[in-house]
Amino acid sequence: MAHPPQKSAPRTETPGLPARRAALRLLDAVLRRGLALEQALDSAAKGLAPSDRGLAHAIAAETLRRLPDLDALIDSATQRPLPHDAKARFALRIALAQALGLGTPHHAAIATVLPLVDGGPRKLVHGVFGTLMRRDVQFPETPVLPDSIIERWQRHWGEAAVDAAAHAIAAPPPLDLTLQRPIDIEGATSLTPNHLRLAPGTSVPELPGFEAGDWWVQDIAASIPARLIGRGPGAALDLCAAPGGKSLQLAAAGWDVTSVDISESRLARLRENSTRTGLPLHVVAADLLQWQPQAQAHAVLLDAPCSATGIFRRHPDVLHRVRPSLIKEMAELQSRLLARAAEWVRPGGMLVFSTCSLEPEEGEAQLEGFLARHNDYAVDPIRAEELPAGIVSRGEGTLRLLPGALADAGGCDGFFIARLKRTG
Ligand SMILES: C[S@@+](CC[C@H](N)C(=O)[O-])C[C@H]1O[C@@H](n2cnc3c(N)ncnc32)[C@H](O)[C@@H]1O
Repeated sequence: MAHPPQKSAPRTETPGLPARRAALRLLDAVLRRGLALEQALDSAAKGLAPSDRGLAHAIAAETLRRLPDLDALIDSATQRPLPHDAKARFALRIALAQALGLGTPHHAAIATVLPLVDGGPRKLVHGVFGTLMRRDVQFPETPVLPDSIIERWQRHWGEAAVDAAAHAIAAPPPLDLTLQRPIDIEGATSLTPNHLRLAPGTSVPELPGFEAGDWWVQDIAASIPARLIGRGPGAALDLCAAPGGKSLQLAAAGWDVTSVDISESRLARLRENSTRTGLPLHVVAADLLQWQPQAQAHAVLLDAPCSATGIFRRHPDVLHRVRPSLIKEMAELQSRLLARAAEWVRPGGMLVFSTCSLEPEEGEAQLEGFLARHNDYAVDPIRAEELPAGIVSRGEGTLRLLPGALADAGGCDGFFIARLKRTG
């Protein structure tokens, strides 16, 4: 008698596997395609529950923070080095980042990555992981930075800055809030007026004053450019404004703010922030290389797009994907944006230029080029009393925030900031 065709039993997926698959896609996007982690997240984690999306992001971020350490461990346990783009290396990086960095039990860390190499070198991955766990390996206390970063930052800023950068990625950064109104939050410290600092990992929506819009999240370094503009009234242009921390500061300081940005999705967050805080902004979605304001403004802030290497603590992908070609491309865009912004400042008014970059091409060299082309502008030196205690401007009155700044208080992002006055 003929048997009816057998239906194969549905394959049950290893629990936790979707998050690891998404982590693998994220790492591939950053390391092979040069995308930013946040930019790759929606597509890599498509269809995942929010908790799995969060886990995929945490695994990928931990892997990127510790990549040279992970690779050194893997290489110490293989006879022939695995190619850098081999799937087995990616699977091992993900398993080890979880076991050593995120506290995932060893059996779960390996069980959830083996299916990533199905039909491939499962035995090798299992063997290398097992060898390392038997050796009871740990991450070094201070992470090792990628060679290209060590070379570049040592050349520009010296050894102390490189050491400070390595220390800075060992632990998650604190949470900084910029205050619209005074508020007490338990456990918070204040490093400058209208600022509170909370422990890393603090849950933002659960903090008092969130719904009421009493504050917004903003690293203390990122709050300095708008602080330098001082109080209104008057017209202020915030160029490259989204998601809007600096626009909110300017509106809170009494300026009539026009916020311009090219990104609709980032402007949606700016609008939400404006609604939540009740701080009014005129919002314009436009490419600043095309757009023109109707009138010149007293204050113009250009927080220009950049390589973002100054925010490596929160976005460790920049340590691996920012190459000299990207820095050059960003520096060229900044020059074009600065040239346009310069036209929109009233004589006697001010232009603040900032980038969250640790590359001099996007800071010191940018300013030097601008001043050589604009003899109607001069640096308006930043004064000590305008800055949080412990931060000092440089001789010529600009600000260069390197890794190591405010280290005893939990550190801050890397930035370049210059305030210019239009003299003619
Ligand atoms: C460093 S972020 C700005 C952060 C913002 N100032 C804040 O404090 O929240 C740079 C911004 O430049 C915007 N941008 C890049 N190219 C632009 C262009 N050609 N015109 C307008 N905005 C642009 C990006 O969309 C991004 O939001």
